[in-house]
Amino acid sequence: MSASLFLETLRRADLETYYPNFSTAGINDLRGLASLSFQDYAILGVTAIEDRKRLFQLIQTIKSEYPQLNEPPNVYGSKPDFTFPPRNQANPTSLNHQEQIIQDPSLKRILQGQGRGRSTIPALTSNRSRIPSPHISNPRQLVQRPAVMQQQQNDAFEDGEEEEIHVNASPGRKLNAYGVPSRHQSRNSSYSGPKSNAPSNLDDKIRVCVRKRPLSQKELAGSQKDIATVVGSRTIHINEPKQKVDLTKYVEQHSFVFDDVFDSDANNEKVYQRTALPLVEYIFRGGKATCFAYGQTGSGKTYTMLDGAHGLYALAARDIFALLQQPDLSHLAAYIGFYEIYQGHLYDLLNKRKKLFAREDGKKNVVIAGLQEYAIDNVENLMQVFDYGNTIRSTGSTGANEDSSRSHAILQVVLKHKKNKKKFHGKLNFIDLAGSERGADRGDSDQKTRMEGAEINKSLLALKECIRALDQDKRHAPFRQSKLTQVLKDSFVGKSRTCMIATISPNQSNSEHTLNTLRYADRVKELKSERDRAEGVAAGLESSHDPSGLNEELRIDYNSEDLPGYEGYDEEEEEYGNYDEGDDEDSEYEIPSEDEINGLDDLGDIVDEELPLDIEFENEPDGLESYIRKLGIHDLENNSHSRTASTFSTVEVKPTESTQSREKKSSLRFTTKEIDDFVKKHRHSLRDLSDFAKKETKLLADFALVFNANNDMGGAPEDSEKAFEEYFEKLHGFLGQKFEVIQELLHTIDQLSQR
Ligand SMILES: Nc1ncnc2c1ncn2[C@@H]1O[C@H](COP(=O)(O)OP(=O)(O)OP(=O)(O)O)[C@@H](O)[C@H]1O
Repeated sequence: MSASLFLETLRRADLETYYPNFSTAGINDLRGLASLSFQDYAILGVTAIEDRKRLFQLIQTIKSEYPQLNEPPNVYGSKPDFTFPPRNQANPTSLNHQEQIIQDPSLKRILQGQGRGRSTIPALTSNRSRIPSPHISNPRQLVQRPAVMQQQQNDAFEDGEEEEIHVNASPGRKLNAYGVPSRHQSRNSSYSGPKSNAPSNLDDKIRVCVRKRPLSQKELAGSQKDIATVVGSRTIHINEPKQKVDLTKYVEQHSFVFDDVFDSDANNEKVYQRTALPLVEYIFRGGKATCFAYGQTGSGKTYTMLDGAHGLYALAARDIFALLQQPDLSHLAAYIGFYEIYQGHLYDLLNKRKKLFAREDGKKNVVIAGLQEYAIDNVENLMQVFDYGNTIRSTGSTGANEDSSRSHAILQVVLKHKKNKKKFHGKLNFIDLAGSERGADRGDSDQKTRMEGAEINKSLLALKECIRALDQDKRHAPFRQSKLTQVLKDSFVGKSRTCMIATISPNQSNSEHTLNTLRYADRVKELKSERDRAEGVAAGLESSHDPSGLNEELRIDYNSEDLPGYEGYDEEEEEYGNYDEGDDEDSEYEIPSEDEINGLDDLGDIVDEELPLDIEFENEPDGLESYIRKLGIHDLENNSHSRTASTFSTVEVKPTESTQSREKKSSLRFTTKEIDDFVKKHRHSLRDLSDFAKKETKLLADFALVFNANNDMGGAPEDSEKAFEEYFEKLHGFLGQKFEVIQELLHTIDQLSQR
């Protein structure tokens, strides 16, 4: 890896100031970075908490992009088997590599540039396998991290000068969304997904859309700039103002492509047509659907979902009631419930905030026990009921929004048979999520506000993981991680559709939030086709699990089954009931056992079974002793010469030779009892070590979740640090105990060896 590319990687992680220190310490490539431990940070002069965090994140990203870097260098000390050509150049090496791995002829054609000009417009039917595009790899993430960062004039922003942003959308881009050279060339080249200018499929199981709100009066008065540019119907660029260490200002442009992007002039009706309307139609076909808004506090979630007159819920209600008038649907009626999830508990907003409980009925429908439901057949009544509920909803003032929603509000519309109210037909949930926020936005908040924020972020992370699991056809999804996902479970599995609307604020001071939101949205729906292919490409590179825990793939698997600290953590697994695809062939998604993760899977059996010393003598009562007796050795207690347990099985048996027997006897160092004791001791040690490894695995998973949740939601670095310190201390304890076990065993070996 060239020094300039290494510097570029550091620069994109805002760590370029440390380049001289790294260089001096001989760290000048990714392997060097990947080998750093926390203790090294200070030695390299990385002491500022933000920089430590950035370095940590960079290292984790490198490790997950290049798992082979976790392995020690080979004996010949060769360099990693990848190289990065200079920016702005095609990468023939990677292409060739892909060609070897990718068998799909159409994909190959596209990679070779032969696919251009093909129609890429998907049919407007449910179609999960996307038609490859000649231009874009991930249609929602064109160049999520900038293709180029163009230095700008100083004070360009303050002076209100027009910035000139030169975007180099070279297909040979080498850095991924986090500034790390991407392992998956395929992510950056073209092979999957519809073109960004082709309309998205309204029948997709999961749709992710973005809505940009206009600058507010306050932002305009404060001369804030609009940094979000919508291009076409599916692409959005975020021009992030940045500043180098030498105080020069520049702009980083991030581009994303989603199923739909709505500009600030789009009204709710337009948004509705491409988000909630398909869901309305779907529930009349007997499905369950969820429409939710996700975004930074103050970005327009409530305005979009639950605005009194024009929120999507009201527009949907209008159509639902109209459809119910139709003769062939007149046997159905709509029942409305409105409740909130606040701090992990459910409260009925239409019944004096009565506490509610979520249960599952025999058909795996989630039932909110005790929820007051109203049979409503016109929009006016619905709005009255809704307004009443909304006044009861938990709101609070955060540093970022004076009237911030501190709870998730769920408006539930259930279609039931008029004659048998127990018979469900379809269900549609509108969710106004509590605003995601960073710790910094909470200002000098009290304990309650901080706890609310932590709970909100935790549930938002769980929501993302569930949807991702759903999109990736995983058999297990971590529904139990939060009340929100428990409640929404039946709307995610089986015959279900989900539409997420990521709302963003366009002003420059919110750029970090906006990018967080868009990255969250982007990761909610990693296209299945891309993932499959990426896995195919990676198959030749990856062979081991990454127990570092911050690898995203692993994180999901941990969450799926074994994440500690959540209600019902060790209860039954959540399984999708009605999967139409991949249900039987989910072995690739099997959750690795903790022992596998720790590389102890091969030891597991040995721990619980007899060691093979006496296998040959299973019919003999005394095992080894009997064998030795066969050798004609009787005085087992007093032998004193060199012999090891492992050589017993190779001894040539000549029972009649008494002289030889005596020689063997005299060469024995250990008594049967000693050997037996040692074997037992070793077995116990393995058991102890295995137990510690399990505890460590849980500890790591627990920390990884908190850390990732905090990072993803832009939480306070202090929270991460506190969690890290706790993790650190516990790990220290476990390692100490493991060390004692190993030491004890070594001590016994030493004693025995001195015979
Ligand atoms: N698309 C839009 N067009 C016009 N005004 C908007 C739009 N989106 C939001 N706003 C205005 O921006 C302000 C904040 O919006 P809103 O309350 O919906 O944010 P929020 O994301 O729900 O915040 P919180 O999470 O704190 O509840 C409101 O005054 C709202 O009227």
